[in-house]
Amino acid sequence: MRLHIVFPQFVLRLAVNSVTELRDRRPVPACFASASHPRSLLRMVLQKSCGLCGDSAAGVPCCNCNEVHYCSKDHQERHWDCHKDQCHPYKEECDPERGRYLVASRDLTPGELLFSESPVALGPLGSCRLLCLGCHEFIQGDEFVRCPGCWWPLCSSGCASSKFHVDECPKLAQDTKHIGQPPCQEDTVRYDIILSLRCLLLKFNAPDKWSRVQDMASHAQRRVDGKDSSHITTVRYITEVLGDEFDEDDAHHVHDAIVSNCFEWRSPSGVRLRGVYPLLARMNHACLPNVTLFSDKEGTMYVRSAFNIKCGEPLAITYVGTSVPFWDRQRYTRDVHYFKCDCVRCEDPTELGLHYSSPKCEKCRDQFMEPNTWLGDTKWECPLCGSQEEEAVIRYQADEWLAWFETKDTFLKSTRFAIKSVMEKVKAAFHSQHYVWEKAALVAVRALKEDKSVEGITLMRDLWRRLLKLYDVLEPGMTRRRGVTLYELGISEANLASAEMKAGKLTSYFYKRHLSEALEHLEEASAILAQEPPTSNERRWHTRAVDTVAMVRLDLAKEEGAGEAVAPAHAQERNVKAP
Ligand SMILES: C[S@@+](CC[C@H](N)C(=O)[O-])C[C@H]1O[C@@H](n2cnc3c(N)ncnc32)[C@H](O)[C@@H]1O
Repeated sequence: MRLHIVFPQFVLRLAVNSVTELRDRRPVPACFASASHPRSLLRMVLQKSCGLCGDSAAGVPCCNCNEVHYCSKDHQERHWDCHKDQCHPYKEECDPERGRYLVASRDLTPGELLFSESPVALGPLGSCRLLCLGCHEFIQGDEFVRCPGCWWPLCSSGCASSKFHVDECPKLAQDTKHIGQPPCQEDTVRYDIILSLRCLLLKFNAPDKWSRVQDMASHAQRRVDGKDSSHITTVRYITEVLGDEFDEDDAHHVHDAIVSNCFEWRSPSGVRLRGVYPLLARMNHACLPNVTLFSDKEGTMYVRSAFNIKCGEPLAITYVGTSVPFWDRQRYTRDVHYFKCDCVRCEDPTELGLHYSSPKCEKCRDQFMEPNTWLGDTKWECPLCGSQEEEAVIRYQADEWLAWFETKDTFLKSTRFAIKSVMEKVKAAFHSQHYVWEKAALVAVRALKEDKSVEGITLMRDLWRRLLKLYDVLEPGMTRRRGVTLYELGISEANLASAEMKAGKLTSYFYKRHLSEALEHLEEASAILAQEPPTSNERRWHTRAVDTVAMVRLDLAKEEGAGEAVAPAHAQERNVKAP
């Protein structure tokens, strides 16, 4: 999911309840400062005035959010009815390097819902194939309808009056020479203007939402200084062709605020769109995120803690995705967001012990190279013998492997013996948790789906086990990635137990034991996937996990009734202890 933002709703909401509204401006670094910064809560919090009566508060904080203080326990309790709707487990902080960001305002446990947010504006990605501006579905075929008002492609003339299109239509219609309208059924960057235009129209149609867009971080000046042609072209098109009521500074701000802050969201039919979520976008980036995002079919985002987070710790999401090698993560945060990522994962040359991007040293066996600089002329160096390799070479080698996996024969037409041998080769060239290994393993498990032999299922189970070990570090806790992996692992364990039992390779005791292990994984998967909102496409994972848990429980119960048996010799060979 690509990223971005929020506005301090809590600032306003907390203030209205009791205390006189005060205006404050916290100093915000230039690139983060935009038009307006209401900071009404701040003084109340800093001076610790009572949230109920406004008197000096002697340090009785709300024990949930820790943000509002009271002069007495009694006032704290009396204010709860009023405060509970605004009380939330995060607060905003700010520093010169990172701008504003959210931190936990109390200790958080895994899976807690921190907040949910609907987009203030939604629109197509900057570059996409023909898409209807009314319903956001892809347009099929070359014979498509054009909006009678603005000549943009629609899927039917009915979509001309959709809520998404109706306000923008007269503005788009200003382009009477049809410079901006996509001409044909091909991927086009012309959709880049749409979300900017929709945000700019908020100024006239929804001033409250507009002020939140204005308050979002923007690097517009840097884009202009860097002569970013796509940024400059979009802004010129909006201000010079679509209407002079659009202020040029607003257009610069909005276009970059979208790049720096919007989140990608997939509609129920699978179309990738982007949305502006001002609160969500207040979260900074880390390559080891501690919060995780879910979305429903209306585009509302749900933000949950992935694991235990201590009070005061920054809440971080990933802007890039966790399965991206070091150099691409660094390049993305530098080129798009203008910062050097110094999260725990990037600062550790072993990437948390995974060596996720490191090649093996060709001289020293089983030694992994480490990056010796950040970006640009990065060289990778063996910590043992000091030999060096250019990043470009390392990248090229990895890309060659990835391209090889894409060829149909490598996995898809291969037998499990061939798949096993490819996996061995990958392991010989890279660390067993390197991203090339991960990609290979993910293609291999897909290719093995049809193989119902004990050996095939065993290989599948082993790959899922190792993927789980990888994701335990890359995306720990209650993340979708772990949920789905646990589900797949649980299924292959249960299938393997049944296949081995059928083949007479297991006693009842070990059959039950293996089923119980599978059940444990499936139950954890089910608990994680239960976080998927009921109306989301991803909820189907949870339904499947629940069904599979029920099936395995049934198998287990049936076997319980069937009585005990003795562990076979081969089980003892595999070092499994009999009871
Ligand atoms: C979505 S906004 C996050 C909120 C932003 N800090 C603000 O003040 O509104 C993204 C911007 O925050 C900054 N940022 C995010 N994560 C960062 C990090 N780990 N270190 C430094 N700056 C970061 C970058 O300027 C980035 O373009």
